[in-house]
Amino acid sequence: MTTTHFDLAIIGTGSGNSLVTPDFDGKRVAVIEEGTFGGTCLNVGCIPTKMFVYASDVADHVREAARYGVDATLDGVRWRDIRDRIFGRIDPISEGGKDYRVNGPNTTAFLGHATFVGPRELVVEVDGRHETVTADQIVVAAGARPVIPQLIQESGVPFHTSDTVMRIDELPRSMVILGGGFISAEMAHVFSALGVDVRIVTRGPAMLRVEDAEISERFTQVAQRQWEVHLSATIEDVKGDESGVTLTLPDGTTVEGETLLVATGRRPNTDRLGLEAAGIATHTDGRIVVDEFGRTAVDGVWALGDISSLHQLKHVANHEARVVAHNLVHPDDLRAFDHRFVPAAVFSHPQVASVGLTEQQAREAGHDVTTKTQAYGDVAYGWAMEDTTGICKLVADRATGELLGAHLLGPMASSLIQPAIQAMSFGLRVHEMARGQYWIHPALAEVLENALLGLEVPGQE
Ligand SMILES: Cc1cc2nc3c(=O)[nH]c(=O)nc-3n(C[C@H](O)[C@H](O)[C@H](O)COP(=O)(O)OP(=O)(O)OC[C@H]3O[C@@H](n4cnc5c(N)ncnc54)[C@H](O)[C@@H]3O)c2cc1C
Ligand SMILES: NC(=O)c1ccc[n+]([C@@H]2O[C@H](COP(=O)([O-])OP(=O)(O)OC[C@H]3O[C@@H](n4cnc5c(N)ncnc54)[C@H](O)[C@@H]3O)[C@@H](O)[C@H]2O)c1
Repeated sequence: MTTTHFDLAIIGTGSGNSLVTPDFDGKRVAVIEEGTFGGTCLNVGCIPTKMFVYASDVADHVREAARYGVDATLDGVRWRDIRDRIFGRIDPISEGGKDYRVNGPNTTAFLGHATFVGPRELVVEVDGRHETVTADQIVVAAGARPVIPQLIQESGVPFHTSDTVMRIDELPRSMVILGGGFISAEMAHVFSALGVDVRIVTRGPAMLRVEDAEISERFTQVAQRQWEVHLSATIEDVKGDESGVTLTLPDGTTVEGETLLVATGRRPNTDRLGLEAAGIATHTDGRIVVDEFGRTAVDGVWALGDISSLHQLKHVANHEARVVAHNLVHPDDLRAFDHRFVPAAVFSHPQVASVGLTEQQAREAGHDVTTKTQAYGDVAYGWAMEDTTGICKLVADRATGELLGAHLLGPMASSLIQPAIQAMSFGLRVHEMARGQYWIHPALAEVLENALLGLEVPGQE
């Protein structure tokens, strides 16, 4: 077993890959990756899902065209062409990234599984060989993986996760999706718009339960109109083979599908890293414990992204990587993570986007809460779209005029929310945001402007 010492060793090439900044020019950096180079977002997460979502949006536009007096029919969906176009762009980027780390300057790539054997000592298994890597500093950016409920695992039924379902060869006629969170909502849209009969089974009483209750409730109602949705559903039994899967619920209801997609959350990969050998502590949910600078309890060992963060989101992993990249080379001038206003968007049908506190959280935090829910259908562009379900809900502090939360459901919610994120991040009060700038008329952003104007806060009596 060879031992090589590095200035920096990075486990995971998702956001971890961006830690090799010019500060490390001329230094020795080990980049360790056991899976597909580039991590979750590029290969099996944000990027491919949104490319599929776009194709599905196009299919839905064709289906809905007649509402606007434009007659069109969807002649067909070429699944393999869509799939191959998407991965035809993504796979070469991943390969190129790997090649750069294998053959490029400064870095030594270890394409295998890393395990801690001491505080700053790793063993990496590459093709059956074991190599020891020691480093002055180690960053754990090893991400998360899908959780598979025990019943499903023990049943032996075939199933997909988001890691595999986007690469299937043929669209199934029907798909059962287990779970009612982000992945379920996005995949239900992707596959149903492309012609698959979608059935959702989730144990919660609503879908997207992390959202504000009004948004979660409305999303669930819209979901129930487009997909078969089983709420508050535990699974009593699961049977099946390659031709199909049947889930039995406690009341005897059976839910069948040609394919089963499991989307019941993702857990940090900490259980496979030998963290005990290094003395690195974890939370009860498996995340590595880090301070606001990204430091673990072990000197010189840092963590970022899904392995340690409360937010399993790429923009958060990227932010944390930028902070840790700075801190690695500025020990006397450490920067802290900024998790004050973390936004998220669900690219489903409809889209959902949120930032800040839900109404309930704001009340629990003791704010004198004022809220305004503005319908998309009550602003000019919403009329043009004949929108009947979209809403923008704002939560503010009545006394101070502080915007506490913004929650949108409807077309382009993921982009419309950005001015609210900006206002909250830079401390703009509601009336400054509403009347301190022009809002383009009659753009869809007027839904946000009108929601702001509807809040009872100082400055806009
Ligand atoms: C289907 C899906 C859609 C998503 N869509 C969005 C979205 O639209 N927007 C958004 O913000 N977020 C989205 N996310 C979440 C986002 O992808 C993650 O938050 C982000 O990619 C996490 O980055 P990371 O660098 O922490 O981990 P990862 O990108 O997962 O990187 C970790 C890497 O570490 C490697 N690794 C793990 N253990 C070891 C080991 N012991 N040795 C060597 N290598 C190891 C893994 O192979 C992996 O490549 C989505 C996730 C999924 C699953
Ligand atoms: N657009 C985005 O930003 C995006 C998209 C996809 C994923 N992600 C990230 O990935 C994470 C994981 O996504 P996810 O959808 O797997 O998790 P999730 O936490 O969003 O949702 C999990 C869902 O599964 C349900 N569930 C859990 N165990 C169950 C069981 N045994 N039977 C039935 N239902 C069960 C939960 O009630 C919940 O509805 C997300 O939380 C998010 O952070 C982000």
